[in-house]
Amino acid sequence: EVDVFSPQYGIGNEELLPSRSTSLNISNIFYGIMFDAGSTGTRIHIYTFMQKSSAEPPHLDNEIFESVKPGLSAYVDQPEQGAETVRGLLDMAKQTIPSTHWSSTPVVLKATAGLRLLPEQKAQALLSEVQELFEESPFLVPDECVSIMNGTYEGILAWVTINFLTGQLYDQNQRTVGILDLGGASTQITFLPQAESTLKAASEKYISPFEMFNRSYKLYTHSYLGFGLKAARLAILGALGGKADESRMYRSSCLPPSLKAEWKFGGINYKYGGMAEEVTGFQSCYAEVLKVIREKLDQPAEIRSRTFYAFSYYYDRAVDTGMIDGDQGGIILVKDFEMKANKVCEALTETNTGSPFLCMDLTYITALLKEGFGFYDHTELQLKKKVNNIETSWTLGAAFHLIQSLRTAPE
Ligand SMILES: O=c1[nH]cnc2c1ncn2[C@@H]1O[C@H](COP(=O)(O)OP(=O)(O)O)[C@@H](O)[C@H]1O
Ligand SMILES: [Ca+2]
Repeated sequence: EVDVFSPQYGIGNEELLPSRSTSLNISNIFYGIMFDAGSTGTRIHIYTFMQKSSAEPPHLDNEIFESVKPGLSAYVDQPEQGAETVRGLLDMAKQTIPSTHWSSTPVVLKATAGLRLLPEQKAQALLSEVQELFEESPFLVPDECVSIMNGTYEGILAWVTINFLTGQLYDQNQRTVGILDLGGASTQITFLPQAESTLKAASEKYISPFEMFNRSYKLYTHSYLGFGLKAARLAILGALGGKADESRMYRSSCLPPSLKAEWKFGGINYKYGGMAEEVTGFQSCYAEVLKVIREKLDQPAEIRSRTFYAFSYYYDRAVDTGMIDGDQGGIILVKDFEMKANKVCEALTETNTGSPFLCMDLTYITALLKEGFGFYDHTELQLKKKVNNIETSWTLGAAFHLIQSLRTAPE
């Protein structure tokens, strides 16, 4: 559990800032509920904050986290059923937040790439059902409490989360870190440029002015829809874009030669399988993957000299293949992903891992980092699922942003 008084939390502690408040201040506890409607699952994050004085940013005390699968987008034609999955998680909030605080606790759901990819009407039907559910709940329902978040915010808010948790947002000598988020349907890269040339070279679309805790930032953030790990599988198989064909067999040299299977994504059943043994393996797989990546991504040179935290599927696949510890995370090099991809892909014809996409996923991650973003083989990545026991997710940044907007909103 998070220690409220540990130095890495809270803003008014001696280690991070000169202490302005005294220990006599009465702590003021409040809560925030943030739902992440991701493409592969829906998650609730219940945050407990403490406001020690109005001059300071709130102090994060604790997070309660729960998730369900599949994500809302899997209920594309059953919006009521989709909302039921949210209801189950919301009941948890009632059990954990004292009833005296319900009416002052905001509840918000933000959907990401799964819903961005659905036809607008279908996505709206799902969101309306959730909105109704929130309005019937005893919690505070802000304006636009249920929405599809754009990729720019997703990147910015994840950057806020990681830099808050690593203590960078209120450190005097700010040394912020960049973030790499690899979801099911989209992926984000975000960092605070230090070189003027980065700001000059980047398209204006990817430079976002942003304010947090009384500081202003100009972040570089770029979200790529369709480049999440699961969307990439479809792209590599040639099944993304155009009309989905449920009768066709999609084949790839990244899959076990004998494989014949079906996979449901975004409400559609895809049949897929491997190729002949001679054409299976890392070399041919890498070539296939490059076709969907090459020249599709922006490569700001500065990223090669900056520290990046990588989470979500970067983390999951590294754990699945024993590259890092599942609890602690760890530091790896970009080339470690390549070595692992090579090993897994070369063994495709011999072993049946029960995880047929592993070769494809690792090869995609390798190509995305090297050929996509332009990282070096020897670039180090910090892989984390949690920092100080809090999930590495855009949701905490979103909760801070929400609190800030509720406080400055005109009555
Ligand atoms: O709270 C979290 N902490 C850490 N990882 C998370 C959290 N929520 C989701 N993830 C990771 O995000 C990935 C799934 O992406 P998601 O379903 O959010 O797709 P999307 O971002 O493209 O909509 C998985 O690797 C999952 O482990
Ligand atoms: Ca996500």
